[in-house]
Amino acid sequence: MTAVLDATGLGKRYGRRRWGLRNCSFAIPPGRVVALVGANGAGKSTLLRLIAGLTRPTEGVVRIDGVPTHRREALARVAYVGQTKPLYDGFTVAEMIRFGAVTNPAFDQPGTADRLRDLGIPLERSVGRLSGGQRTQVAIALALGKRADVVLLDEPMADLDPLARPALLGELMATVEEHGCTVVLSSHALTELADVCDSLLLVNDGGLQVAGLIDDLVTGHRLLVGPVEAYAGTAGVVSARTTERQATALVQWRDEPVDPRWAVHPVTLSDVVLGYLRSPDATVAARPRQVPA
Ligand SMILES: Nc1ncnc2c1ncn2[C@@H]1O[C@H](COP(=O)(O)OP(=O)(O)OP(=O)(O)O)[C@@H](O)[C@H]1O
Repeated sequence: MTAVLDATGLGKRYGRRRWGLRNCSFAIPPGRVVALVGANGAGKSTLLRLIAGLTRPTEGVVRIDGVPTHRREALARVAYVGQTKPLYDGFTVAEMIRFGAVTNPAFDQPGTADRLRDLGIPLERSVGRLSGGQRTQVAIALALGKRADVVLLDEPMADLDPLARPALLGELMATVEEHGCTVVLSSHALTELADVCDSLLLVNDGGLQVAGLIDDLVTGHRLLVGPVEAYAGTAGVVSARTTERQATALVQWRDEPVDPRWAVHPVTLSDVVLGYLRSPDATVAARPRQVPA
């Protein structure tokens, strides 16, 4: 497996003692759409900013095609849209597109203009007079227009309306298919992520807890529901919730017989993410096809 994006022992400390992210290692091949999930303050934006080369690692390294991202030559290969959109309020949308073309050698100027026209965004309007969602659309169109190998989007759907969200996800899929880039997308919208992402990075309290292909993670876990007495001795439990009489447990599934009192249910991406978030010390046992570096 050749990775377009890989990290080894990556960490970022803020000030003298607070680690935003630590011990982060993974390898992601080209053409993947990666869901980056985690609780508020877990370290998602820190990881994206490290990949974008906007902040230097305190320890370890993250590379695009083998080039550390804090090096200048990596800059053209990565596009980043943060939670604060990097736009100039005094420019019109058309001027922002021209600016993108002047500052990025491979920029797709006509394609970006067409995309924004299709979204109904007036190219002659100044950026400062766009709505929050329209600003997001412009920032994302500029990032995709850069034709970078790695596209990083930090909570891109947060201020998009219910029609714009699936449209954006469709656009991302089309871009990946056409250009083979890798997209890393942070979001709390787990159901929407499950529709488009094939890989998962889950950060929990500043550490990378889960990295893997979503299909493998979903087929590799089950929800067991049964009486609390069945819970004792159950193998592979990631996390469990119990009421007085009933237990619900997310387990790593090994296709082995379980106590017949359990009802066994398939899981969704949300079940897996919530199960690991509830249990920060749990690790994934088997990651057959996408192994962290
Ligand atoms: N510039 C900074 N200076 C000091 N601490 C910071 C800075 N940026 C982030 N942190 C801290 O690092 C940790 C990770 O923050 P980060 O923004 O990466 O989390 P996040 O997962 O993106 O959160 P959210 O989902 O709320 O956006 C938090 O504890 C945060 O307070």
